[in-house]
Amino acid sequence: MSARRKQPPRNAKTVSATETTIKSTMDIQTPNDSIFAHPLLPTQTEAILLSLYPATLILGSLFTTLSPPLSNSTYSPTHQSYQPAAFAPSYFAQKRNIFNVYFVKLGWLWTTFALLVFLFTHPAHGRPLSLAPTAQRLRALARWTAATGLWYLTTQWCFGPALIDRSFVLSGGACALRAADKRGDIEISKIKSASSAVQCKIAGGTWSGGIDISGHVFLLVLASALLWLEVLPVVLRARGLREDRTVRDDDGTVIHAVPEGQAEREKAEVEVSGWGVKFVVGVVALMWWMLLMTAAFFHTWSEKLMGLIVAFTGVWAIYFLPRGVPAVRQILGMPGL
Ligand SMILES: CCCCCCCC/C=C\CCCCCCCC(=O)SCCNC(=O)CCNC(=O)[C@H](O)C(C)(C)COP(=O)(O)O
Ligand SMILES: Nc1ncnc2c1ncn2[C@@H]1O[C@H](COP(=O)(O)O)[C@@H](OP(=O)(O)O)[C@H]1O
Repeated sequence: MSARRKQPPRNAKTVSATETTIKSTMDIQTPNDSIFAHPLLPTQTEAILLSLYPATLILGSLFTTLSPPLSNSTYSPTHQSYQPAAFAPSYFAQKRNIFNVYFVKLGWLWTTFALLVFLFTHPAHGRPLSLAPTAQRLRALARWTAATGLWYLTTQWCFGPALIDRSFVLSGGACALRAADKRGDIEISKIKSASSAVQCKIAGGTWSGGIDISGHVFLLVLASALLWLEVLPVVLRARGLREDRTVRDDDGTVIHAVPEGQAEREKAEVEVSGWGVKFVVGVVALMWWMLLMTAAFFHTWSEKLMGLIVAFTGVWAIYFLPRGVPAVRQILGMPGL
């Protein structure tokens, strides 16, 4: 990384390869008063983009709260959707809408695919279309692994039921017999022993009574933030804009850095790599739209807020903690460096 500073004098500080395993030279930066200069906090641009998430949840929730009833269909907390579904207030208020079934429900697959396309087509990570395991690609894959672990533990499996299912039971929820099935041939023992929403659905019960953290909000926020936080530094730099990210060095100094010669390289190759970035932007845009639809038509306020908080905690641990803690930075690195 080349030495660049916001202000003279030129007093470049070399961060050793062992500290970052990315050969780098960083400038000493006088820490300024702005909270955006704190290594553990987002930069101004990042803060604006992150604030779109709570704003989207508020906008979607207000839309449903304030708009007059749009149809004969009403929201059923038991079904977690508008019933009858055929009269739902919007196509996007139906669980079977095509974007839900093939995009959000396969959201991690789309995220993984979009990230791989970006990593292997953009020159910031190595020669486009070569499969060379460069340091930049390996570190991005380390961040993806951490995010995938969090997604998996939260929504799929956590040494038994996923965290979402565990918190649902801890908050008083359980698999209950549906009123209509009281006399049916439903296996009551299977319902009683169901410890996850999926098991409960298969057993024919209703997963009710607890706080059901929104898996959609969690996945859409974590996945879209992962994608744009990977792309943002690279795109800003290719357009000649300044990176403001700061990091804390081993000795506690707050510094910031720009990779050497990459801006020029990226400008030269931006045409080749442009479609990789565009694909990521398309996936992130659709994720934002689906987040708005989830906010408008599904879940309670608290369930959406909890989904946001869990996702933000993960984003902070993977993208902001490494800036302030060199040992974590050594493993996860930072996008664009
Ligand atoms: C750092 C800690 C490590 C801990 C290790 C934990 C164990 C992890 C082990 C293995 C994980 C391997 C996973 C690899 C996957 C890689 C490729 C893919 O992405 S395939 C996944 C395709 N599936 C999806 O995209 C599903 C996404 N959908 C959902 O998660 C849910 O449907 C939902 C949360 C969106 C909604 O939930 P629902 O209950 O309402 O349907
Ligand atoms: N934007 C959206 N479009 C369609 N369905 C959505 C949705 N957001 C949430 N849902 C549905 O609402 C239920 C709760 O979602 P979650 O807890 O993941 O946020 C899920 O139902 P199913 O599990 O019956 O598919 C999910 O499919």
